[in-house]
Amino acid sequence: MPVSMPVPVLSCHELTVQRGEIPLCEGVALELSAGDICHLIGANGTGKTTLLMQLAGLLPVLTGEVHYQGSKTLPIQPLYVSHQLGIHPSLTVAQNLTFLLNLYGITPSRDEIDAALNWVGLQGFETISSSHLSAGQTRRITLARLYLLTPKVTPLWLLDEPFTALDVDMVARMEVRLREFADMGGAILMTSHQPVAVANQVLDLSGYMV
Ligand SMILES: Nc1ncnc2c1ncn2[C@@H]1O[C@H](COP(=O)(O)OP(=O)(O)OP(=O)(O)O)[C@@H](O)[C@H]1O
Repeated sequence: MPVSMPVPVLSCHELTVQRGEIPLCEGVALELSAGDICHLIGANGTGKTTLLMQLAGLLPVLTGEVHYQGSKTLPIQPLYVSHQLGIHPSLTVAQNLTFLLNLYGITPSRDEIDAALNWVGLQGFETISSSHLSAGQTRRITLARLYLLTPKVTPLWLLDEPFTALDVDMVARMEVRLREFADMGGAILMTSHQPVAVANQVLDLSGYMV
């Protein structure tokens, strides 16, 4: 009996990266399987954020095909971490993290919140207003959810410059977590203007510019 190949988590064919009327890149091809971490690169303005937003379902795909686990519609909820962090300044650190996890159907326990905040170095900040945090600390709240999200909840992570404003130690911890998630069966497409040591694929959008 032939051995069936596993279905990719994400595959794109002949995709046009497009915002409104203007095509930015054409003919983009990408295939991500469980275990893959793809580093999306290209000069400023090439269309990296636009592509991530299209794949997250926030901008339309007008030309080309996108399949998520073999299906044309979104049977899975990708995690999209954008430049806009989605942190509400009037909520505490723990409340913001709880809200971000609720979006994925997770109601975290107190212990889980503590563990996730500990992972990003925000232990002791649970009841602090998020408006009192630095840029890097604020970004750490939004990244703390990665500690609790498994491929079973969301098998595809779309991360837009997740390392921005993070110190060297936190970037190293993040890279360990990205590899753990991929090894558990997840797939990741991420932008970064720095090298990503744990990536096993690179997609350079510059080669597809119109
Ligand atoms: N909100 C917007 N409305 C209309 N056009 C936009 C908007 N944001 C970006 N663009 C246009 O879309 C193009 C692609 O932008 P995008 O943010 O996807 O690039 P990028 O590769 O992620 O850039 P960077 O490396 O600077 O983050 C830009 O050249 C810009 O002209």
